Amino acid sequence: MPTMLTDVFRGHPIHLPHSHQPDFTSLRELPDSYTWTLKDDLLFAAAPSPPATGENIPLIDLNHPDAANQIGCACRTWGAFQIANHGVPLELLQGIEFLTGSLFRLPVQRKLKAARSETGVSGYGVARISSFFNKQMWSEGFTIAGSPLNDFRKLWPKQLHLNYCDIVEEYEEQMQKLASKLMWLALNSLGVTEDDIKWASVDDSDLNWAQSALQLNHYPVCPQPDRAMGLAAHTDSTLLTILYQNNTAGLQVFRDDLGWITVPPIPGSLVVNVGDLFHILTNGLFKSVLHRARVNQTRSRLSVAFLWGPQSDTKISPVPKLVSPVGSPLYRSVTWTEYLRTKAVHFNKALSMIRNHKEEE
Ligand SMILES: O=C(O)CCC(=O)C(=O)O
Ligand SMILES: [Fe+2]
Repeated sequence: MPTMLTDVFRGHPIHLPHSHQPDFTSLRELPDSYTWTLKDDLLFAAAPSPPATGENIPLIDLNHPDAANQIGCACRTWGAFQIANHGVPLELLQGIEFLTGSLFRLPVQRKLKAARSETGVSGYGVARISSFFNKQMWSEGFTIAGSPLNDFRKLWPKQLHLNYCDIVEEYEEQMQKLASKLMWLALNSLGVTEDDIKWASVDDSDLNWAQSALQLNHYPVCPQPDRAMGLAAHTDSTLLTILYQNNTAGLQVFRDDLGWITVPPIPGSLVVNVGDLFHILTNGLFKSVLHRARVNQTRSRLSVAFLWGPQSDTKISPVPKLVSPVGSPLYRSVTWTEYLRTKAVHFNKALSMIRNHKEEE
């Protein structure tokens, strides 16, 4: 039996420094354990963008005839872009935002009833990457992998959990379709077609070759946002991530030449991130974007990340067409499960662990 996404961390329990969330609303000052400095994260103070450049990740209209090329270009230069006219109904985006807000407004004790276990994927807790940092992040999260029914029942004992399960199901279905469409648009821009990738079928409307998880994030109002970190810099381990953010800014993407750039919320649009697996698949042509979330003194922030990748036993390796005839692939092949386990140990060094010719780095 192939490993399911829900089982991927069984052999890799995380021991987080703090077992449960504080009640953020009661904190008037940033405790030392939440105060970040340069030594807690080398990228913490990396230069912000020069204000004059006004550079930002592109906003791409999916109805535009040149959308595929625009997406390809954004994947190569930024590893991220925003999309409009994506076809996901606004009511569904509002529905998932409402669900997320109502989940995080529950009393801490109730949320902890659905706490994520050390070896599990689903449930309430701090970011999994917290174990790699000495300081705590000013956020709480809830991960949905597989059906949320059991967890939702613990959170909302009355009928409400059934409505919320329906919203999640509908949201995931729409996101699956959108993610597959985006992947093929991006690949087509490189001249890669279905003939080049046997495991991903364009026609399979059930998308049985893919799987996903949903990560709900809440960044409460913070008394000293400049010294706090909502979610530390990381790349996603996905093929693609589609992110919905509410109307409060906080997401930042990193460019070597520009530093940290804040991605402005645009009502009704979605942010798309290239993940590490897409970077591997394209032999490094698409950048898996380094990103993080900052926090705000007056407004709380919500985001919903749709984390999308192949089935667990599918081997992902650079498409031969994208490897130079005289070179060799930049990466060896990995399954999503293998990659997640590498990431669970090596975090931001995971890509270099599977890189061929390591001696050349
Ligand atoms: O909240 C955000 O904008 C970023 C969330 C994120 O990067 C993640 O959940 O992986
Ligand atoms: Fe992320």
